[in-house]
This record gives sequence, structure tokens and C-alpha cells, in this order.
Amino acid sequence: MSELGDLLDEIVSGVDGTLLFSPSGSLFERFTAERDPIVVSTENAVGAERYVALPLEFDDIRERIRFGVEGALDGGFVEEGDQLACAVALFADDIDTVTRVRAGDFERSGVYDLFVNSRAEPEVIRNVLEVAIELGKKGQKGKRVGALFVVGDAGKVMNKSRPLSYNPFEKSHVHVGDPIVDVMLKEFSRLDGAFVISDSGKIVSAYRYLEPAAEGVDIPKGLGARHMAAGAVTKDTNAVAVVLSESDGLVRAFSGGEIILELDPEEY
Ligand SMILES: Nc1ncnc2c1ncn2[C@@H]1O[C@H](COP(=O)(O)OP(=O)(O)OP(=O)(O)O)[C@@H](O)[C@H]1O
Ligand SMILES: [Mn+2]
Repeated sequence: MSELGDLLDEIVSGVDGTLLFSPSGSLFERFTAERDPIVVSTENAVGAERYVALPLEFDDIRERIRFGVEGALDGGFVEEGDQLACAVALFADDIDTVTRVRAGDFERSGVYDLFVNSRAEPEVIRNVLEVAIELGKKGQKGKRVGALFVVGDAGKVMNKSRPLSYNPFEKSHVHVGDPIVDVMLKEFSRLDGAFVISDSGKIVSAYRYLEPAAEGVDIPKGLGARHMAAGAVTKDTNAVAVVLSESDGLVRAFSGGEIILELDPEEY
């Protein structure tokens, strides 16, 4: 037992900071006295002063930790090269894992930029991802569906696209995240084309056929026109795109012409 204790001591000895991922209130209290931990979670339920907002509970723990560390760097809570202890819940609901990382050692993931440095508000991107994940889980009336959401830089996206049908959102002022909109988005996703969403989350249009310049867009073989259009529009404009694939059921996010994130809705 003491060997194990020694090993754990080594892992956390001399760290410059502690990141607690979604800690319970009591765990957080235990830490605040001496360690001044940084909390990383989807909601700041414990009211931490040093807090990094997770846009979603990444199922991939590496992705989650990476996002937390990038957020802590960006927030000025830690510095490049700092040794950090990260405490996360890997299998249980409570924290069951401690790992040590060096801030800045990762390649930048792109996921952080996708949420934090996009034109659209992080909350808007998160809401769109949630709709896509939910749609992927349930399908539409039991049938698998695909969908394409283009988020941000809507004026330019509209200029690079044309309508396939009347726009049901023409005179409406609805935003992603409104409960009614989730229902509408799911309903309209049965039909062709893309949804265009503004930086602030307003649904600008459904049924848009995207015609962006596609030179230099390189997406994996096997993905079709929907994914190509998503990649291309994010290269040709400052939008990001979220695609639910009808054929493989995965949700992918694109930025700058590249796939930044790939999620299996079944895991959320
Ligand atoms: N340029 C485009 N703009 C908007 N929507 C498009 C565009 N190209 C294709 N789509 C939409 O994507 C749908 C599926 O096309 P396709 O099968 O070629 O794409 P895919 O990348 O294989 O996607 P999936 O994995 O969902 O099949 C089309 O029916 C159409 O609704
Ligand atoms: Mn296809």
C-alpha cells in the first residue's frame, strides 16, 4: 500500500496547480483551503473563482483535460510549462482519477478555438452541437437523418448559397436554444440543404444550398457532398459548421476547412 501511496505522491509532488473536473461541492470545499483549485465543468455549480467553462462533457477524457488546460492558460490561471494535477471522473460519477500534465505540452486541439475563438458565441455553438447530437440519437420518427448547420458569419454564408425552398424562418426572430426552435430544427432537418445561423444564434434560414469555393478543401474519402460543403463553407467564410451524417451517424464540427471534432451521439 505504501508503494502505491508513494507513487501517487510522486505524481502530484511539486505541481504548480490543480484542476478539478466537475467536482462535487464537498470535494471543492476540501481543496479551497490550501490549493486554490481551478474548476473545469459545464456549469460553475460550486461557485469557483477560477473557472473554465466546458462547452460539453467531452466523452474523451484527453479532450476534456486538454480543453481544461487550454482554458486555464487562456484565463491566465496557469502558465506555459506549469505542472498541473488534473482530477477527473473517468468511470465513476465522483472523481476517481488523477493525472499530471504540463501546460502547453499538447498540440493545440482546435476544439478550444472552435468554441472560444469562433465568430459565433460559444453558447450558440454548444446549442447547435446539442441539437445535432440529440437528432443523431433519436433520428426523426425512428429514421436516421442527416443535417448541416452553418454557424456564424451569416451574411457571407447567405451570399455563398441559394434557397432550395421557401425559408420558414424568413420573418421569425427565433434563436437556437429556445425550446420551440429545437423542435423546428429537428422537423425541418428532414428536408434538403443547410441551416444558416447567425453569430448570436438567430436562425437566418433553412433549406440553403451552399456554393462555396471548394479549392484546397481536403476532407476524408468516403464523406460526401454534405461534408464537402461544410468543409468548404468554413474555409470560404468565418463560419463553423456542424454536420450530422445520415450514413455513419456521427456528428462532425468543421472550422477553417478542417474537421475539428468528431462525436458519436450514442456516447452522449
Ligand atoms: N452543397 C450543399 N449544400 C447544402 N446541402 C447539401 C449540399 N450538398 C449536399 N447537401 C445535403 O446533403 C445531403 C446528403 O448528400 P450526400 O449523401 O452527398 O452527403 P454526405 O456527405 O454523404 O452526407 P451523409 O453522410 O449524411 O450521407 C443531400 O441530400 C443534401 O440535402
Ligand atoms: Mn451520403
